[in-house]
Amino acid sequence: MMRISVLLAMVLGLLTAMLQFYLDYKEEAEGLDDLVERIMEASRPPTAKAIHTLDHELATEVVNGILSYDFVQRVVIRDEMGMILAQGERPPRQSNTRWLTAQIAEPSKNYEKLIRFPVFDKQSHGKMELSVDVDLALAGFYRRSGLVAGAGFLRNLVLILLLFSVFYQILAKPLAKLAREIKSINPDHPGEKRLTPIKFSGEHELAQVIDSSNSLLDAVDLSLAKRRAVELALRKSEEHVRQIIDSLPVLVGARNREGVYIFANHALAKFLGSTVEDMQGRSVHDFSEYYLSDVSRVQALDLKVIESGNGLEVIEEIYVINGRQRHYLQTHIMPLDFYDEVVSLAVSTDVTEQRRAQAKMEHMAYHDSLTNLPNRLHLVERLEHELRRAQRHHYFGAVLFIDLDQFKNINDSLGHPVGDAVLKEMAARLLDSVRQEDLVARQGGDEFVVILTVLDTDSGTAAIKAGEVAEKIRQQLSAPFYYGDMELRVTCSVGVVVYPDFKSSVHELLSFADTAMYQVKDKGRDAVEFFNEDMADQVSRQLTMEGDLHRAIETQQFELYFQPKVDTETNRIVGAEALIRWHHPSDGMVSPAVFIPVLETSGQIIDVGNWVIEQACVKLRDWFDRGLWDKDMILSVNISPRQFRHQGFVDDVCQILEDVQIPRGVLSMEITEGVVIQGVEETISTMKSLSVLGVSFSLDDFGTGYSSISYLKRLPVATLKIDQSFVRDIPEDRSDRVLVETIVAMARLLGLNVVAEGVETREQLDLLRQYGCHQYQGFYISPPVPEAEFLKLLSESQNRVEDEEMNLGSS
Ligand SMILES: Nc1nc2c(ncn2[C@@H]2O[C@@H]3COP(=O)(O)O[C@H]4[C@@H](O)[C@H](n5cnc6c(=O)[nH]c(N)nc65)O[C@@H]4COP(=O)(O)O[C@H]3[C@H]2O)c(=O)[nH]1
Repeated sequence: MMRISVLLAMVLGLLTAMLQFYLDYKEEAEGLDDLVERIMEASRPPTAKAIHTLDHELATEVVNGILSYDFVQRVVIRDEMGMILAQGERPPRQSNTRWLTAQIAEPSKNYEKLIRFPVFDKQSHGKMELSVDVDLALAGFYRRSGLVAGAGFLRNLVLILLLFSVFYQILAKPLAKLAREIKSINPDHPGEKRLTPIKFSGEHELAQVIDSSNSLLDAVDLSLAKRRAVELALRKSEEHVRQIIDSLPVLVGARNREGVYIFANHALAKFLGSTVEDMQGRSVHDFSEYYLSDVSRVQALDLKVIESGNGLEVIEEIYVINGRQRHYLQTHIMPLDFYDEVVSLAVSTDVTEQRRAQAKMEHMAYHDSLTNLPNRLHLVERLEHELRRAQRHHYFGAVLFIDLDQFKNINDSLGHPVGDAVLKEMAARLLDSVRQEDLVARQGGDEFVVILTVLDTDSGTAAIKAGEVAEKIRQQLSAPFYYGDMELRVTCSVGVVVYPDFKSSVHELLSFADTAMYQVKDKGRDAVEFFNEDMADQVSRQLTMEGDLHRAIETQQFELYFQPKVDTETNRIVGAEALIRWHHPSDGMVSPAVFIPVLETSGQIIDVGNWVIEQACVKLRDWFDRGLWDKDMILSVNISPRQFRHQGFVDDVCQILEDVQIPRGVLSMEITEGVVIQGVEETISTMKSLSVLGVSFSLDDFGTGYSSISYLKRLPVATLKIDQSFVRDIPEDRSDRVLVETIVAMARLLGLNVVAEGVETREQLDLLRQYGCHQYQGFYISPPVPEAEFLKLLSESQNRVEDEEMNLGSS
């Protein structure tokens, strides 16, 4: 830069010098012409006289005079005739500027002048010729120009050097230093080092540049610091999110449209036998060995979600871990904006445990836990199916009702383990005695039922065959059985009924076989009996009861008893179950277990059931008015299947609730699982209609029927009641303990309240408490009692609680 400036200044100086030279030369050349003209003019009079008088001497004097000018090279004076009068010439002189003159002008320049003079009356003239050596004529000019040029060059040189040093000190040196300092600035920390301010005053442009640059560096440094702080905060928040996602028990993974994992949480990585770091960048195909379903389906679903921008509802995926363990995942896939692309975010919950529990429950629902034989529910369903099949294909089968004789004695005298072993053995012998297509079920306790399918197309022959099988069974069961060293002999009573008889339902058939079996018992056990006319009489007795029940409704022989429900933790009465009682005019108190089935079969249950609901509401209203009942206490009533399925049921309840105004949520209805499976959709719809009216629901006798989790989830039930048959044996029977514990755990998982019924001992209560059961009822606290007695129990419980609270308050 500096060099260019100096060179430029030199060239400019040269150019101006040359211009000056040129202008001076022009002026000099013009001056020469004037000078020659003036010399010739001055020489004209003597020259004219010399020509006129032809005076050679005078002419020669004039010539010599002119030649005294050293730049005049030659002078000639001619007369009127053109003859040379005088002439003179100077020998050429050496000059070192002649080359220059040759470049800019002619080497010599000629002038001539007419010299006029009068001759008598005329004018005559001679001529003077002059030749000038231009180089000599310009010698003075050259000298002056040389001086001027030399002085100019020197001046310029001094000026340039001066400027150069000033420029270098003021600008170039600080600029070079500035450049070095700028180069040494750390781009990550521009504020770390500042540019050194220069010594000149603040007005100096460079000083201003440095000041501004330092301010800029500070600003950039500040903004970088802010950015770093934001980045740090972002990284921290990302880390937090990551930690949260990693700590979730759900499996979280994000895949791009190529099926490559761009993110996986700890749970997912662990599940797929990998690590969070390793998962990144690996394709879903790398884990294909884990998928039981098609991997490309997973990718197709991902793509669908990414392209549509809509999430997918929960889908089920099945994985196989360690080559054999099946895992069920419920996965929700949704689109996610991940930096600059949309990816598919899959969130999965491992529901394997629930699935297993459900499968176990479903198996338990259909099977007896001790013998693993189908239970009563399974039996009823199968018998219904067999009945229809037999009617359609016109053949006969038989139902055998088998009861072990005096089994209770074995249990009582030898203990439950022996009793259980006997039951298992009998179950195995029964299975051995029948064909594969027949069914052996445990009805409960020591009762078994066998369905002999497709015996014959003739009812008589079918009966004979059924008799033969029944006899074979009787003999097989009575064969000796060894328990350790102990030899046991168990006989059985078998009741047989042939189906179909086109009139009887499954339940009737079972009760016919049951009746026949009781006939055997009455006659002395260990035999086979067919259902016959006499037994039909027994059925007719049932009809008599129907008549009695009819009158019972009219003459108000029914009464409601109440059994308290108690909070397992606080021991406080938190509700009650209303149970009907029948005061028969001649037979005294009849158990509902006897007359409710009759009311069911006859259809009278509708009226009696409505009476129960109304009475319960009337009592509730009264207790509220008397301040005996709180809004968080619940009174439950039993609803029988036929009553629940009755067309006008919801309207009836609605009417009662309108007539007897009670607060919402204090009335609950207990329905059995039998109600549910007879029509799930209708059941849900009825329950929902009643829920709107503020009525809640309990599932009664839970565990004895089809306890499907899938139904449970859909049903608007608030409470599960564990059947007393399970509660009874929990202190002794391990399988009942497991069952009760499972039911409580499952109910809690589903957010349901659990009530155990039939609690008779402290031991049972302690176990239930341990399992986390919420409430219980049973003889341990009180049997069902008349209203007055129940209210006494209630007030005692409330007083106890108040006392406890007071004690707590005072301590
Ligand atoms: N061994 C023992 N038993 C206990 C214990 N605690 C309560 N119980 C009895 O267990 C039964 C419980 O009622 P549930 O299972 O609904 O069984 C009831 C229910 O299904 C039906 N029932 C009773 N009242 C009504 C009613 O108003 N309507 C309908 N539809 N059915 C009713 O009759 C069944 C029998 O009723 P109850 O004879 O009152 O028998 C009651 C009750 O007295 C205990 O600690 N040990």
